[in-house]
This record gives sequence, C-alpha cells and structure tokens, in this order.
Amino acid sequence: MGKGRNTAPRDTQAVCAERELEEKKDAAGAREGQRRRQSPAERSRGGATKSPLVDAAKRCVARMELWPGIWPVLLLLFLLLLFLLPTLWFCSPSAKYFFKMAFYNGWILFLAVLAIPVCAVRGRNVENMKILRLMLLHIKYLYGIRVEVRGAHHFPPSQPYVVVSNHQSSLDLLGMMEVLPGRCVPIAKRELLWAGSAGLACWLAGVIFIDRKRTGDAISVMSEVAQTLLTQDVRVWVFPEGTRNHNGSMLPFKRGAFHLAVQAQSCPPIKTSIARRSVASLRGDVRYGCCPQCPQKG
Ligand SMILES: CCCCCCCCCCCCCCCCC(=O)SCCNC(=O)CCNC(=O)[C@H](O)C(C)(C)COP(=O)(O)OP(=O)(O)OC[C@H]1O[C@@H](n2cnc3c(N)ncnc32)[C@H](O)[C@@H]1OP(=O)(O)O
Ligand SMILES: CCCCCCCC/C=C\CCCCCCCC(=O)OC[C@@H](O)COP(=O)(O)O
Repeated sequence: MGKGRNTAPRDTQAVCAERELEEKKDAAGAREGQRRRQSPAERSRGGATKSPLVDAAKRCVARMELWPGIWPVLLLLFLLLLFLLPTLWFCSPSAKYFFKMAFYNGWILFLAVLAIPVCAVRGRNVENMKILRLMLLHIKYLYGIRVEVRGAHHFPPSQPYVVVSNHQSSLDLLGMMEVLPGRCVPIAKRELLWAGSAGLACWLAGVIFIDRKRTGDAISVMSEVAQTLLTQDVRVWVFPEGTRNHNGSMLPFKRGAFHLAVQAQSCPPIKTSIARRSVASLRGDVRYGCCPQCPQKG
C-alpha cells in the first residue's frame, strides 16, 4: 500500500513533467511559426506592431531590404549621368546638338499640351494657327537665335496665295513662325498627325495633311485645298522639296504647290527662303527672305 501510495505521486509528477515539456515544445513551435511569418524588418525590430499602417510601412522597408542592391546601383547611374551629360555637352558638338534637338522636340510637345485645350474651344480652325505661332515665338530666345526678316512686305495683306519655302530641318518651324501670315496653314506629311500632342495641335490649327506615298490621294486633298483658298480666304505654305534636305543643295521641286497656285487662279506663289547654316546649327543669326510674287499665269 505504502509502496502504492508512494508510486502515485511519482506517476503524477512524471505526467506533469511530460505535460510541461509538451507545453514548452508547443510554445516554442508557435514562436518559431510566428517568427517565420514575420518579415525580416519585423524580426529585426522584435515582432509585429499594433498599427496596420506601421506594419504596411515595415513590409515596404522589408521589400527594399530584399533588394538591397538596387538603390546604390540607381544612385551610381544617376551620378554617372550627372558627370557624363555635361562632359558630352562640352566635348562633343554632335551630342550638344542632339540634346538641343531633344529639348526642342520635348518643349514643343509640352507646349502643344498647353495649346490643345485653348485651340479646342474653337474646334478645327485656321485662326488657331495664331495661338501656335504666339506660343512658339519665344523658342528662338531659348537658343539665342537672332532672326532677321527681309521683304515681309511682299506678302499681300488680303488675298489667297501659296508660299513656297526651302526645307532644311524641323527647326524651319521657327523661321516659318516669324513670318507666317494670317490665315495661313502649312501642308505637312501625314505622319506628323501621329506626333502625339503636336499632331493634335496641328490638326486643330487646320494644318493640311497629305500622304506622300499616295500621289492620287495627295492630289485630291490639294485640289480641295485649292477650292478652300478661294472660298475661305486662306493661304497655304508648301515646302515644295517635299522633304528635309540638309546637304546644301535644293532638291527638285514637287509640282503640287504650283498646280495649287494655278487651280486657285489669281493665287500667286510667293517664295521665301531660310538662310541655311544658322538654323541648322541652332545658334547665331537667321535671315529670312521673302521675295516678290512669281508671275501669276500658269
Ligand atoms: C504650341 C504647340 C505647337 C505644336 C506644333 C506646332 C506645329 C505648327 C505647325 C507647323 C507644321 C509644319 C509642318 C511642316 C511640315 C513640312 C512637311 O511635312 S514637308 C512634306 C510634305 N509636303 C510635301 O510633300 C509638299 C507637297 N507635295 C507635293 O506637292 C507633291 O507634288 C505631291 C502632291 C505629294 C505628289 O508628289 P509626287 O508624286 O512625289 O511628285 P510630283 O512629281 O510632284 O507629282 C506627280 C504627278 O502628279 C501631278 N500633280 C501633283 N500635284 C498635282 C495637283 N495638285 N493637281 C494635279 N496634278 C498634280 C504632277 O504634275 C505629276 O504629274 P506629271 O504628269 O509628271 O506632271
Ligand atoms: C506619343 C507619340 C510621341 C511622338 C513623338 C514624336 C516627336 C515629335 C515631336 C515634336 C514635333 C515637333 C513638330 C515639328 C514640326 C516640324 C515638322 C517637320 O519639319 O517635319 C519634317 C517634314 O517636314 C519632312 O519630313 P522628312 O524629312 O520627309 O522626314
């Protein structure tokens, strides 16, 4: 009996010890599970917080910690650019020209975004060209270009006519805007319509788009333009070379501009020319010559 009495508490002690051991194991397991669920950032700070906002922020930081390499690399790239761009600007004239052109195009796209809502009020209307013109006139100051216009008085004050001009680069836009007469719209290649905001601004200002690859279509658009010239008191600006030509000489003229002048009858072509070197190099003086009207008879 005594033996039995002595054994019972020992059994109970053993069971208790076993239970205690199991409980400890469970607790340790639970702690490990929680530890595994925690992000590295939480682990390093010793556990979850009460606020979900803080938890979210911690998760973000943890994600960054997962990619510790990306920030130094980005910083390095940024510093490299900071060093490389000025070096290219001062050492390579072609890189300098490239940056200037990139800014020129980017600036025009930006200005077009501003112009679109203003022009949209009137819808598609040649009067919108005035707005574009005013918005583009300052660009010459950004590049330190001094423009000299000669013979602007040759533009008749009120009658339809066709202006023909040489075409060296997309910078000709600057010269064109200096002398663009009222209610005058340029003829442009159709691809320009897809030049983002600039394309939409051109469309709103009544720029006439032609598909140069489809002569038939281009001719019928130009025939319609001839009617518009007569009925709506509009002038048209054509680059008869039909494309840009950087290399000093003039390309043979396409005939559309001259057909247009003949079809619109009393509508003389007026020749203007942009001085070559200065516009193309994006600095210095630009001379813009407007010549007397050509003979009217086709
Ligand atoms: C603040 C925000 C600002 C946002 C942006 C601001 C922008 C502001 C606006 C500025 C826009 C400026 C845009 C400037 C863009 C300049 C350009 O895109 S230049 C390129 C487009 N321009 C042209 O192509 C010039 C016009 N082209 C022609 O006139 C061509 O003749 C053609 C009609 C396209 C036909 O070309 P092609 O077939 O290659 O060549 P041709 O030998 O000339 O013609 C063949 C044939 O057809 C006869 N013909 C031509 N035209 C006519 C006609 N109107 N009517 C009847 N017949 C025609 C021609 O006589 C030939 O036949 P032939 O028997 O051999 O004589
Ligand atoms: C979301 C799309 C973004 C597209 C970005 C396109 C970048 C264009 C940016 C700005 C446009 C500036 C408008 C300049 C107007 C002058 C156009 C011009 O002079 O075109 C050349 C054309 O005469 C003859 O073309 P080709 O010599 O035949 O080739």
